[in-house]
Amino acid sequence: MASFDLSSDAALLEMLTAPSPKIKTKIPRRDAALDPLMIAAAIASGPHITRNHAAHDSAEPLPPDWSQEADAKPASQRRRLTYVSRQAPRRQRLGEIQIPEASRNNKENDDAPPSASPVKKRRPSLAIPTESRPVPAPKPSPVTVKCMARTRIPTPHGSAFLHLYHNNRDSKEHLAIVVDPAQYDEQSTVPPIRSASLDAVWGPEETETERITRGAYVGRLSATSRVPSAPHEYHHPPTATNVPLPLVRIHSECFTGETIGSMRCDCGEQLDEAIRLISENKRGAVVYLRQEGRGIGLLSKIRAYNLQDLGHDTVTANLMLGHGADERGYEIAGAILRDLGLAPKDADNDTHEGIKLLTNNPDKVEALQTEGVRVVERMAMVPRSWRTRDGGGESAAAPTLGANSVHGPDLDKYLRTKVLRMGHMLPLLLDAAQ
Ligand SMILES: Nc1nc2c(ncn2[C@@H]2O[C@H](COP(=O)(O)OP(=O)(O)OP(=O)(O)O)[C@@H](O)[C@H]2O)c(=O)[nH]1
Repeated sequence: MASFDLSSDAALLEMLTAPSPKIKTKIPRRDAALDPLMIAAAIASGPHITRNHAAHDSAEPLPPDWSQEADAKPASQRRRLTYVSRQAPRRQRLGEIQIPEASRNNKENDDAPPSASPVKKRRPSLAIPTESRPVPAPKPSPVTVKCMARTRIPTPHGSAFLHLYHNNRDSKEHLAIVVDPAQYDEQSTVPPIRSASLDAVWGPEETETERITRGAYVGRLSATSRVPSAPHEYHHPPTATNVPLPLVRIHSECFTGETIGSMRCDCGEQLDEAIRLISENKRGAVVYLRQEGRGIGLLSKIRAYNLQDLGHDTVTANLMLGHGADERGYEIAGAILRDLGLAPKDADNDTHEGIKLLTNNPDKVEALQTEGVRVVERMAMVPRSWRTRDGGGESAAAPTLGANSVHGPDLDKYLRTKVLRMGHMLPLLLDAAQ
């Protein structure tokens, strides 16, 4: 006797009659497109294989010395380099295409003699209709930051205060690591590095315990000491003459270099070195911005690493993915420095003591100056491996993964690209050794 599989029939029936599932609207992702890769691959293989240039070719290849020639001769004598299409003319190509019946009828109508009341044909206006004109983006409101919490963090280089910030520009938790041992000294005359937004009283309901729990206290917190901070400005110019200028580093997040000890970059080492140098200076801060991968995010940075393994450098890899070489901004850093009293509140206030900035990146110096920060001095961040190979300096052994000296061919290539393509102000190892 034939057996029937009733369960599979029921499943089939269910499949055919069940209501179709709701399709959720997808939010477009900013990272997804891999098309620039295709374009880059096409460019790498020659000028004639991209989709839009299938039948084009350069009629006259560039002479090997074209750039010198361009510089040496006056404009009138320079050879013109032409780029000639080998496609057939458009009219001829369109002639090969069958015109559909409907369009042919329209054409016939066009050719018909004018009727008794001719309607004057208007040329389409070239003006952009008002409704589709691009509306200029509204100017973003000035960045404001609020320090939500602060706590003491013992580090291998001494005690620091970690500050967590919220802001009105993005939803990221940017941080400031303040090194200011004078805050434990009640007799100190050095103005403390304190957050004005943290020390403020947040409302009539706020209790002293709540203020202390979020870090608005002075000195060292302990089971027997809990002194709430005063909600007034602590920021004033130093009165003593021997007060060191605050040493500041603006550091961008790097999961690979700081957390898993990647030796493709020196970010972990730089963070450790910055805290060490600031502790040595006895006054300063690291502003830690959540701008992973120079602002392109971790996902794109991971893809960029694969392109780097294919032979491209860190700048080209970003461009191939459709990103800028560096997409970071420093407005939030400026606002955090103002909140900590490390930058003048008023841009014209030139009585502010200013800061020493730890960086090799000229863009950072410029961006901070645009933010009104007084950069009195720049201090270079020389990679530890370069210093040790060069016979100078030492490397602090810190327990953080990857925070000791990093080195290797990937790192050398990365550092050289920063100097040669991003204008970083650092003598190359070869130059330094000479
Ligand atoms: N896209 C991309 N980002 C990288 C790569 N390697 C490191 N980064 C990111 O680069 C940033 C490092 O920046 P910083 O150390 O703040 O500063 P910098 O611009 O290199 O300049 P310095 O102040 O001189 O160190 C971090 O966000 C890293 O995640 C890479 O190969 N590709």
